[in-house]
Amino acid sequence: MLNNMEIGIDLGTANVLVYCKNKGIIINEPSVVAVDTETKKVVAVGTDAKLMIGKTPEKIVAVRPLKQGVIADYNLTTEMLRHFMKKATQILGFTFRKPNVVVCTPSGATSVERRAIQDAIKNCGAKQVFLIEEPVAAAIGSNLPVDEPVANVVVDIGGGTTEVAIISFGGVVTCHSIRTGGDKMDEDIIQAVRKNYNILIGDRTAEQIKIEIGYALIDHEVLKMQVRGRDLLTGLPKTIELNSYEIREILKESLLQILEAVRATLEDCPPELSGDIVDRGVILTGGGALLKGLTDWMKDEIFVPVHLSPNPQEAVAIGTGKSLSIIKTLERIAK
Ligand SMILES: Nc1ncnc2c1ncn2[C@@H]1O[C@H](COP(=O)(O)OP(=O)(O)OP(=O)(O)O)[C@@H](O)[C@H]1O
Repeated sequence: MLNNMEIGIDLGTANVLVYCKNKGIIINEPSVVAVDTETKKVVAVGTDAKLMIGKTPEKIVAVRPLKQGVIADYNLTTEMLRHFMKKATQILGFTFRKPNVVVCTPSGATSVERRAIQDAIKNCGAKQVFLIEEPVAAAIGSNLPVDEPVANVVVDIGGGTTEVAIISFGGVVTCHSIRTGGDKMDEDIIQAVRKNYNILIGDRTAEQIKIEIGYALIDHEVLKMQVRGRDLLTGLPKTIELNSYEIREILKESLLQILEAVRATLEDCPPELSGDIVDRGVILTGGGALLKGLTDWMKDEIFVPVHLSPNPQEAVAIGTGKSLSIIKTLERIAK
């Protein structure tokens, strides 16, 4: 049985979440580490480090150790994990007893990296460490009956990747993973604002634009937003107004890539499970699932019901934490 000595970690490209049964999500912070380039020391992790992005003296750089669903910097990833493990054990008061940990690693992590993450967490004071695949965790966290022989379709739109999977009887039947997610949308917004207005905006501003006035490819009442950046011609700060129609156009390419991955996965579905999908539909999870109009747009494109997970951004972490209680029935959990 799961008890509060067992925690789940969603090691995401954009955010790290730690879940503990009875307590819920105890940590939800950006996957960012600030490093002093002179001393090579880590000076801040998570929220504190993200606040430093683009605002620090040159010798302090804010780094995202995971990019596009893969570990870009292994040492910083383990430093970050160590920090969050320490914080979690402090919050939960596990001073003497070691917790069991289930961790959801990025889809693109190699077996060597997975093993390394396992070792790093063990070195941080875990008793046992289990790994779980992201779509399976997302499905469990969205309350889908993953251990029954029915098709559960999950579309997890994260920062670095989008994973589309059909899960049945505790295992992944078919899965497509693409390196398109929220980060790509932010990058496309930065490039388009630069090209169309000669204004340079930062990552955080691009993300705010996407969240506030970003829309999937559907009709809607126009939204407007004042945005500040640096004029590339004069070098001076400048404010411009952007609207949701132009942002919708910028997001189009990423959205069509996500749709393509969904279609490809549904096409791979064994015929016996196809009927389930018509009835039960598809669940959207991950922070990217919160894009305005996404559920309706996808419904119109794939002609099956599309639902938003009850906790899109937390589903993977919740599923990771809860998976220990059904660990024996999940074939895909590997020690
Ligand atoms: N309301 C919103 N509208 C659109 N996008 C959003 C919204 N809220 C968050 N996001 C985006 O969701 C992404 C982060 O999602 P999530 O936390 O699920 O990623 P992750 O699990 O860390 O990434 P990955 O699964 O690639 O490892 C970011 O790109 C963020 O900008």
